[in-house]
Amino acid sequence: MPGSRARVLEKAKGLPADGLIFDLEDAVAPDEKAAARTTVAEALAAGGYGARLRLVRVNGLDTEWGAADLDAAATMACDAVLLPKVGAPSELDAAAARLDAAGGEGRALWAMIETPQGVLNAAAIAAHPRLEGFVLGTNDLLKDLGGRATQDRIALMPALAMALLAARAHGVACIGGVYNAFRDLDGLAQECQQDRDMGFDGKTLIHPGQVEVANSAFAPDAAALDEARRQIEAFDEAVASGSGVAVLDGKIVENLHVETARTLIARAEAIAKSAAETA
Ligand SMILES: CC(C)(COP(=O)(O)OP(=O)(O)OC[C@H]1O[C@@H](n2cnc3c(N)ncnc32)[C@H](O)[C@@H]1OP(=O)(O)O)[C@@H](O)C(=O)NCCC(=O)NCCSC(=O)C[C@H](O)C(=O)O
Ligand SMILES: [Mg+2]
Repeated sequence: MPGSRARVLEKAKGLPADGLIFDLEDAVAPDEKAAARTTVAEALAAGGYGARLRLVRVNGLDTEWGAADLDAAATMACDAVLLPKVGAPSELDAAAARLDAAGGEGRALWAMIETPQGVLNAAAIAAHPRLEGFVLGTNDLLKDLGGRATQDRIALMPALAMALLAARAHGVACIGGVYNAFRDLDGLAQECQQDRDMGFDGKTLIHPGQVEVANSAFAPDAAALDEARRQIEAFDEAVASGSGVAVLDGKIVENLHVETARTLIARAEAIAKSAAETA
């Protein structure tokens, strides 16, 4: 959400999104940067965002706005600060030090992975002790790669996979990039499906009209939940009869499949809980 648009920040209180990004960076024009800082701080202080994760995206410390953004974000009522165009863990050290000095001691960080350097250093960035999640910046990535925006996103695939591998290796969240054609819901659905199939935890969105499509793509469907429950049942029965492997619908079920099934059920329960809390 552009941090400069108070109406949009208000609107978000009624959206079934799991997280919100209060943007001070690219969605805000240069002459609105200072005012946006105040608008975001006031909106967060007023509250009303329920259980939604609140991230404030600041400008980079290498810009004229970055230091003031971090100083302001240090005491905002948010859950974490999202740093743009992160290229190396040293940038997280610098941001963390600035936040700590401004009263935001220990504040969690998220990183936009959206430059070739960030992708190549993704594992070291993910390992940073303050880092809790990645957001893929596919527009900036495509720009830096010199690639073309095709529906299969072939130009982006190596970067998406590397960011995801790094996030998984270090146990941090990994959220897919935005879909720019915000009125094209079929295109969005295809891209959400691709992100979901790859393993991303969710999708960043730019317009309220996109939320429902993303929620239905990332929420486990009824058939998958049914299969997960039956896999657990079949495996428990197999273990009770002394076997380490069950067979369900002609496919083997081992303890690793049970782990995946339990994760799926936990995800569905978390979504239901979050939906109840954000309703
Ligand atoms: C794309 C938009 C400029 C469209 O805005 P608008 O013309 O206002 O759209 P609508 O009239 O259809 O809006 C309908 C209602 O929804 C509210 N609204 C609009 N956008 C949002 C939003 N993002 N969050 C919450 N609510 C929103 C409007 O207020 C209308 O409500 P109402 O007032 O009740 O009528 C606009 O959607 C927009 O600016 N989107 C966000 C753009 C953005 O954030 N860009 C930066 C992030 S993407 C990025 O940075 C990429 C990344 O870094 C990379 O490299 O890839
Ligand atoms: Mg970007």
